[in-house]
Amino acid sequence: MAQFGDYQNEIYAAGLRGVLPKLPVDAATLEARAEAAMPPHVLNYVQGGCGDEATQRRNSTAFADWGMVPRMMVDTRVRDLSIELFGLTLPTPIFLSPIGVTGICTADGHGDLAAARASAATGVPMMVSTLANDPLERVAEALGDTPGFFQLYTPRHEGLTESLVARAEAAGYKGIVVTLDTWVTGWRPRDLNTGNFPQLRGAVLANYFSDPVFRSLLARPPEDDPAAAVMTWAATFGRVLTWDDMAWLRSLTSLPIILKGLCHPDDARRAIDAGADAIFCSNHGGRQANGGIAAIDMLPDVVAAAGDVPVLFDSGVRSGSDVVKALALGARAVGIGRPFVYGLALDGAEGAAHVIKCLLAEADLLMAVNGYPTLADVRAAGATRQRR
Ligand SMILES: Cc1cc2nc3c(=O)[nH]c(=O)nc-3n(C[C@H](O)[C@H](O)[C@H](O)COP(=O)(O)O)c2cc1C
Ligand SMILES: O=C(O)C(=O)c1ccccc1
Repeated sequence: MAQFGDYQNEIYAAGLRGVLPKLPVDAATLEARAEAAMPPHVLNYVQGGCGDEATQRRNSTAFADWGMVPRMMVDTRVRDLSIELFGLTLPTPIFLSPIGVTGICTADGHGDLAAARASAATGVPMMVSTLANDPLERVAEALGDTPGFFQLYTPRHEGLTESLVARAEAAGYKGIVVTLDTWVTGWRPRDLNTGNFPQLRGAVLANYFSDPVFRSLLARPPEDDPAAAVMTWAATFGRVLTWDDMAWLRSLTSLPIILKGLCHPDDARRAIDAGADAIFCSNHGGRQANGGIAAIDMLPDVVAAAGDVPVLFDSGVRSGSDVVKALALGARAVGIGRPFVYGLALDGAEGAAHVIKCLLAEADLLMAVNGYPTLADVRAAGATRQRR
């Protein structure tokens, strides 16, 4: 039976033939490669974060404060990494987090389709951002049978929100991820110092420009007057959501609703009371607010508050052992952000798929060595806080 860890054998076997992996297998070397190769404005947008990026750094380094204890004399020849989510059986416990500029991360400007192809090739679901260079319908086609989730940036215009959600439903997405922490952009010195905000340059707005309701707000079509269309986008972008809006959001769709950006246990409880189907514990990779606690350190309390409701997690995941630690701390599934974007920028769909395969191989081999044949064993083993 094929196991995710077999990717390691493939790499060593290729090495015997003198063929090295096209991209590095670890996040740090991969990021260094991306730094050398990506256009500076795209690199800065992807790599950068809020303020002096202390929270962003802490997101990844905090994983070192958690440790796992191996168990021996357990038969782990076969590992099962599959999960159940909203009635779906997914082959792995990871997914691609929504990234609003995947579209401009490949030279052809179709990075969203390339990411979707990587998702389809690996069976790892993709969360598709509202901010994309290709309309959500085309991305859904590229996903094929692999589940996609539509990430909603809730516009101020209710009719536009309804239209985006209806389009996502019609295109076959399996859930709506409502991002709560980004109605306004956090203070990002790298982008500010270079005066660069891709959306205002007209990038990644295909879901708006293709939307009948958005088009009805314009005096002239985006094809004839792109600058005015961008200004209308900026004016309609970010609705401030409060708990009072949950009933309205719930009324828009029968798909599962996942609330992204919840880090406080009281917010998790409130979300569940208001009808959310899953909690997505994330601090947006430290891009929105600086000065915050590392996301992984907030996960255990959110999991405890959520009870049986699934908790998804991202922010700072850089390795297979980070994935396993987040699962040990109670996440149902773990989102991959910047690392897959670097793979995509360096080698398109294949590069992104390579990053995914490396993360899964490392997670799988860790489970093999540590005596955890299933994710239930990972969860039961847990992770413990340790001193540095
Ligand atoms: C370049 C970039 C664009 C992003 N765009 C979105 C987005 O459109 N919607 C969203 O909900 N989150 C967005 N995020 C946040 C990610 O979904 C995820 O929470 C974050 O990348 C996790 O942090 P990490 O990449 O450091 O692990 C973006 C992140 C990056 C790096
Ligand atoms: O770059 C981001 O993290 C992001 O998701 C975003 C999207 C729109 C406005 C501001 C930030």
